[in-house]
Amino acid sequence: MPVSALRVTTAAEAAARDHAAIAAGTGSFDLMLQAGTTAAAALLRDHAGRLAHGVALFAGSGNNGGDAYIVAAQLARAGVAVRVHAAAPPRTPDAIRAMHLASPALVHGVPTGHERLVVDGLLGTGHKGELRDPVLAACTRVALARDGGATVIALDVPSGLDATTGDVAEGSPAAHTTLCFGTIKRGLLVSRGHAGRIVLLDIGLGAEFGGDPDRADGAWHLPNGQDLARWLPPIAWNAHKGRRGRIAIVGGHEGMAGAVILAARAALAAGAGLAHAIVDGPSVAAVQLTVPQALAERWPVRESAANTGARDDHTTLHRCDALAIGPGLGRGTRSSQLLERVVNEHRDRPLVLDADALWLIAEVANTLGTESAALLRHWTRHSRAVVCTPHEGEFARLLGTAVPAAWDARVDALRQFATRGGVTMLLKGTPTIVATPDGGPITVVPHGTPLLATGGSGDMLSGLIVALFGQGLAPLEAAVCAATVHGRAAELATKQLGGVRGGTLEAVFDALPSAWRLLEHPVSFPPGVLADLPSPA
Ligand SMILES: NC(=O)C1=CN([C@@H]2O[C@H](COP(=O)(O)OP(=O)(O)OC[C@H]3O[C@@H](n4cnc5c(N)ncnc54)[C@H](O)[C@@H]3O)[C@@H](O)[C@H]2O)[C@@H](O)CC1
Ligand SMILES: Nc1ncnc2c1ncn2[C@@H]1O[C@H](COP(=O)(O)OP(=O)(O)O)[C@@H](O)[C@H]1O
Ligand SMILES: [K+]
Repeated sequence: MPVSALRVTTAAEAAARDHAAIAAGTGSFDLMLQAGTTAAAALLRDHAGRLAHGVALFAGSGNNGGDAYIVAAQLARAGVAVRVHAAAPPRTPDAIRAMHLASPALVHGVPTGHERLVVDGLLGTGHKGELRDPVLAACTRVALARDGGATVIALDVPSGLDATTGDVAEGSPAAHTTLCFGTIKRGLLVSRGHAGRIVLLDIGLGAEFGGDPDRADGAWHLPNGQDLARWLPPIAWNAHKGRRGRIAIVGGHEGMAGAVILAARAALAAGAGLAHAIVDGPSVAAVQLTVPQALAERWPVRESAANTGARDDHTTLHRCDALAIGPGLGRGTRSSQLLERVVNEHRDRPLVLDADALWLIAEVANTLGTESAALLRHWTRHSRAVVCTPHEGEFARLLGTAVPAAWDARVDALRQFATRGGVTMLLKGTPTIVATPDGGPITVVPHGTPLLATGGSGDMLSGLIVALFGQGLAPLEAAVCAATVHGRAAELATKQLGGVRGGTLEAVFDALPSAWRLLEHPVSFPPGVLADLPSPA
């Protein structure tokens, strides 16, 4: 478990953490001072050009407004022309104090509407329900400024975005960047499109989750760059193909060779030394033509062999360090028999179950009158190294019911399924979440862009996971590193393309080398910055 993971909190957890610090002797105003000062430093560092034209700050009546006044004071001290619009007078003691601190600096009057940088300090974690005037009117002004070309910076959360659920109230202005204080709020990761780039700033409470076992239930961890770099096995200068992981991908029913082709390409691009593609007979030629580096062979079970009970040695699979089954596997009897054989005869191999394999598991469980988790537990009882990678539709089928929309319930369902099935569960989505069979906290992977919302991108993810599995990573580590590099590659490709439309999965493959470098050599952040997640748009 990534003990040094970054905190991801609900609004209540963030408040509890602040209160704990205050109870332990940190002044609440000191926290606000630290938040506003670090935010101002980030603005001066990242937006000097825009600040030269002045800045408009929008302040609410609560402590989020207090943060805005501190930012105003610090920017004015740095020589920036600061104009503040107070949607309502400050009401909390800290916000009133911050306003008094800032008032000597507020000589430039109210926003003109022409500033190129706008700071949204209207509402933070205290937001509830629908937006009401006068805050709603101020939000509209922020949104108008954005439409007019201004860069919008949200303090802590975009005003009107629920820090816990990610629900976005009508009229909430989207941010280009959210400067988030102390902990990343869960809602930002759920509504990343609204939050933009997310920069986590240190307000003196430390970065890490650091054992808090009482709060492990349902808590979200965001692995930091150092964790990921540590998990990734280096490829030795004198490595040979046998030492870089030998993996097999089983799938590719006639007409669906593409799924295995994409998975095999991804596995090779994740550093696998040898990739076997075990596909239906008619798919062999397609694999050989498109991925000549992979070793293609036909499914070991043929209808006649299955019917007579003839055994095949599966010699290839026995030699592999990790297996993935499911991409393009198909849903017929042959596919089902092949799945059962692979699962039963290779219990000691790390295994990725994806796509049609998940569909078939639900089908077999239905036929047997049992639950999918119970079947998985039975199938995998001698080996805990199994990762299942459902998307929402596949997970619903495994559960036998719709996946809950609310994140707390969704996380509970995933954790329960993982513990009952004895498997690591990676639920794809925005964000992707991973639960382990030991019932530990949820690991969240927030990376990615809609460039991944296209057929084949899940197959690519399976290939990345199985390759890392084959290189000796534990299930959680393999799943999280793979999902991170997948999402990071999409972010880099989207940036390079200047948008999503026009790009294909090929662009994501092309960006994989740069994405691996980001994982291998995590950038060090400027002082006061704990994390920096690029905008998904
Ligand atoms: N000591 C602390 O707890 C710290 C808090 N900080 C800041 O404080 C923020 C939380 O401050 P508060 O708890 O004062 O809350 P906020 O400042 O987020 O908002 C509270 C105010 O907004 C109003 N409001 C709530 N929902 C509304 C809606 N839908 N429409 C219109 N008005 C609405 C409330 O009536 C109240 O006046 C954090 O997000 C962060 O920015 C930081 O300064 C760091 C330290
Ligand atoms: N809008 C999005 N933003 C970020 N990631 C996304 C988005 N849409 C899809 N993804 C990612 O793309 C992958 C899609 O997987 P999946 O639906 O199984 O694809 P397929 O079955 O077509 O191969 C998952 O990793 C998912 O998290
Ligand atoms: K805000």
